[in-house]
Amino acid sequence: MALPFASGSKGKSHIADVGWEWGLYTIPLLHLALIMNTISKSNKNFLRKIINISGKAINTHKMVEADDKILIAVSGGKDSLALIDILAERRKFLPIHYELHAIHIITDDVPYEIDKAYLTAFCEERDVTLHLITTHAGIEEKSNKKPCFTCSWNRRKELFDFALKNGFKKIALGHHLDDAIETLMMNMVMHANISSIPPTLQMFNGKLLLIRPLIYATNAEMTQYAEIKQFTSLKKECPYEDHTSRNTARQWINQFEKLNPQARSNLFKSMSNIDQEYLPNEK
Ligand SMILES: Nc1ncnc2c1ncn2[C@@H]1O[C@H](COP(=O)(O)OP(=O)(O)OP(=O)(O)O)[C@@H](O)[C@H]1O
Repeated sequence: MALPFASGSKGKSHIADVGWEWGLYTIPLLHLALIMNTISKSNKNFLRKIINISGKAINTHKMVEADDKILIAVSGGKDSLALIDILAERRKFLPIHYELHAIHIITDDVPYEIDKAYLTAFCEERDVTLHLITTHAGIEEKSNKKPCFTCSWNRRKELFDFALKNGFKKIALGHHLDDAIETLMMNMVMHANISSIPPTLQMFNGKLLLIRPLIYATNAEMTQYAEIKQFTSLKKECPYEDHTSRNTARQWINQFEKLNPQARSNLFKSMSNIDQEYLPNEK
């Protein structure tokens, strides 16, 4: 389930890592070749492609700058594990330094837990400081609300509180392109509203910036990335989670793709190509 953040203002201008990396490509490529000597050439090319796709999102939207302290929100699913991996991988070849922390929020009234030992080792290997935070969402107490809503609302509150209390100005989320276009379709159909999850979003009067470095990568690409890197997905199906409308949106998109193989990327690009004149504009 994608977090239902509303669309809004984009991040303000930063001194990003744009441009630095191009001149230094020989070093990262050699480095990647060394650490990935058990992976086939085509898979290595694929991993590099995904790192570049993330780099494009990071640079285009000025997500990362020197001396940043970034908090990566980790569910334990393939996307947030890949997000840790990609941000740590890029840090090895960029001439700027940034601190990486990961946070996993455990909700004690939801009946599942991830493998903490795996996540701890995963973060340690990548020089990422892990914070495990336990919270109580109050699902039973707030029985008039849907459990999924209560849980994700509480998780977001914990996430933002932790970031603000501990001096983080940026939170990285593992949403990808499919999350964005599914959210677009769901918001249109369910809420009569054209909005989605933007690459960056300022919150609390600019005190926090949400960043989504995987926003240009598809779900299929992230699945392949996690498979090649042999990540163990720690995320189990939550008994409260209702995927009905998201699954329906996903099925439509699959159908659209049969009509036009570019459907996925066209839906994403359409959000930046709005013809106001050809819209009703009725209030
Ligand atoms: N328990 C959690 N603790 C911290 N961050 C979380 C948690 N659950 C979700 N997130 C953040 O919210 C994003 C979207 O959540 P969602 O549940 O849709 O993820 P997912 O697609 O199922 O799993 P993942 O994105 O990790 O593969 C995640 O990518 C992660 O950044």
